[in-house]
Amino acid sequence: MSTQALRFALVGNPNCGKTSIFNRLTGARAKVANYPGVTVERRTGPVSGTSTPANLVDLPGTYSLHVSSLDEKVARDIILGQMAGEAPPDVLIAVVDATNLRLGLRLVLELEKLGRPMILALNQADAAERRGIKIDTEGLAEAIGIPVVETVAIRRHGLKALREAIDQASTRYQGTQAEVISDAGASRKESVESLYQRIEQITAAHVIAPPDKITWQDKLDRFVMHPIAGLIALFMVLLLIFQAVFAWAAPIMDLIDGSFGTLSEWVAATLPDGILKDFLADGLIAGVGGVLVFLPQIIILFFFILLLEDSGYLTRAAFLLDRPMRGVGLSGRSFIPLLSSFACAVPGIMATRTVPDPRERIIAIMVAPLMTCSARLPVYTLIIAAFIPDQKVWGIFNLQGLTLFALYIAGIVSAALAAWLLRLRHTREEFPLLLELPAFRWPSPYHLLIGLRERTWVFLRRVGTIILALSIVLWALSSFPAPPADATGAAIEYSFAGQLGRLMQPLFEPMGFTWQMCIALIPAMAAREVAISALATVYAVGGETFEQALGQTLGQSWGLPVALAYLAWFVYAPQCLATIAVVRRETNSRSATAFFTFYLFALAYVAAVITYQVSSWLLS
Ligand SMILES: Nc1nc2c(ncn2[C@@H]2O[C@H](COP(=O)(O)OP(=O)(O)OP(=O)(O)O)[C@@H](O)[C@H]2O)c(=O)[nH]1
Ligand SMILES: [Mg+2]
Repeated sequence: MSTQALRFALVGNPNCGKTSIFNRLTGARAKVANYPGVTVERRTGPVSGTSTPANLVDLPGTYSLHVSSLDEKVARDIILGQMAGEAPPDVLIAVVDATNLRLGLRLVLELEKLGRPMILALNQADAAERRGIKIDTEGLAEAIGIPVVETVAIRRHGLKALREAIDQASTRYQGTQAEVISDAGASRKESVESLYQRIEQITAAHVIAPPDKITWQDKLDRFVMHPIAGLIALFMVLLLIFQAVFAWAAPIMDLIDGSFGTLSEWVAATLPDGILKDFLADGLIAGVGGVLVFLPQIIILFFFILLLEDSGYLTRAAFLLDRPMRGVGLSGRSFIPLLSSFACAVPGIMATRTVPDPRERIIAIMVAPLMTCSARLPVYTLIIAAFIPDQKVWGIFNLQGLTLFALYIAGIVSAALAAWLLRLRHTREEFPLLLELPAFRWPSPYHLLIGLRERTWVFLRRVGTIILALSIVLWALSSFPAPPADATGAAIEYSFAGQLGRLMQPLFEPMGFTWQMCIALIPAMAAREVAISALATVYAVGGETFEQALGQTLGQSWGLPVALAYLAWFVYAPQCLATIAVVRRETNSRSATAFFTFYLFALAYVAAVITYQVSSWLLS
């Protein structure tokens, strides 16, 4: 008899380690981090290393089946089998953080009422042991009537036992058909009181926990969550990150820049003049190399973000910022989605599913792209390096790093203002900030490495696909049609791109943009970084050290006011089709998406005009 693969679903409180287990069992590389609400979407994969085939679903965390936010709704709908197009899970794997058994058991006892087969994984057994918590797993298994396995997902401990439990369940429940459960309220019938009574009974009988004592973590918490010292510390942490992005990356960037320069020179020297040479040197090498140079900066930025994510600090920062954020119509709940938007607005906007207040969620979506995403970093860096002198301020700070920091702050302040304005249109009810503080942990080098590899890969894939393709298209548009024989200007002026740029230019006249800058805005709609290769193409820059050469060309042909206006444009403009698409999907509203696109373009326009006019006036 051939065995059919059953569906197993990982269910549990946020941050208990479901995704860590999922990655171990399936070999996937889904995102793991030390704060609640990392997973917001289901994810499926086949379990490896079991003797019977089994499929595993990783779910967002939830405290209960009576849900309040969208990510929890995803979890509940899948558990009950109410998600359209998805079969109900055959077996639930309830994951419980062993250091917080009481909270976990509440969900387990709710799930028990559903009558689905269940396995209990007591994860973070290592952390429980370190705190001196002892759990009698056999007693627990008997009390709840399901198999219990101790696991340590960060070290593979207990995963063999978990695979065996999956095998046993596969054999045992083979051929039974899981049904859709329509009445999740069934579990509510039992009073909350009797639920808690049962939890107390179980923990009293099977758990020995030493009395709480003050640890280094508590002391650290007192400092980082202090309303004043904590805010100063947070500010310093962020400042340090931007300094590092600028200062540390420079030598490696020069190296990459140099090697592309050499390559391009070699092509220029070896190939005969003609279209192939132009294409390779100006289209391909300049386009791809121009963006690839920024890899070190992106890696450094992500290194710090991953460090913060894995340490447990982010949830503290969310509490710290809860009050100031409420002042503008958001709350600490939106902090992590907004912080994620510094990497990329797309996952940031998806992470707003964890925000329980639907109005706050919409505001967070609307302002998320004002957080400076990593695709803007290359554009900022290039222009800053060309126009801002590389000098020290107050002996320690680098002026270029400070300028970069100021651009990030401009985004944050604008987001606060925009949120505040959007809030005026709504009356609000209060959703208190209920977030579990994860334990502080030393970031695991393993997670850091995996995370960095993943981000590097995403960036390289982007360079190799969309950026490459756009560079080629742009090169073609700016090379054809060829200039007439009696041409006096540069070849590009006669090309399609040149004509298009001139067509757009009057619109951008008030902010001082040249027609070359207008051309660069078009491919940058698909990926902001392409603005760089586009500028290189339209200004026909090539040769030895490409990025430096482009900087010099820009330094000569733009004035400072134009450069600042271009930066201001990039702070606001929704120059990213992927973001617009995800706003459409997450809001499920065409008018909200239209509003989103329009207000950001309008903001970009106004900001660029003001920047240009004011700085021209100041400098004249
Ligand atoms: N010490 C210890 N840490 C663990 C263990 N399993 C997971 N972690 C850590 O716990 C944190 C949360 O892990 P995730 O796998 O993201 O948790 P999750 O349940 O998927 O969280 P959500 O998606 O937010 O619901 C991460 O920092 C992990 O490194 C474990 O067995 N022991
Ligand atoms: Mg997860």
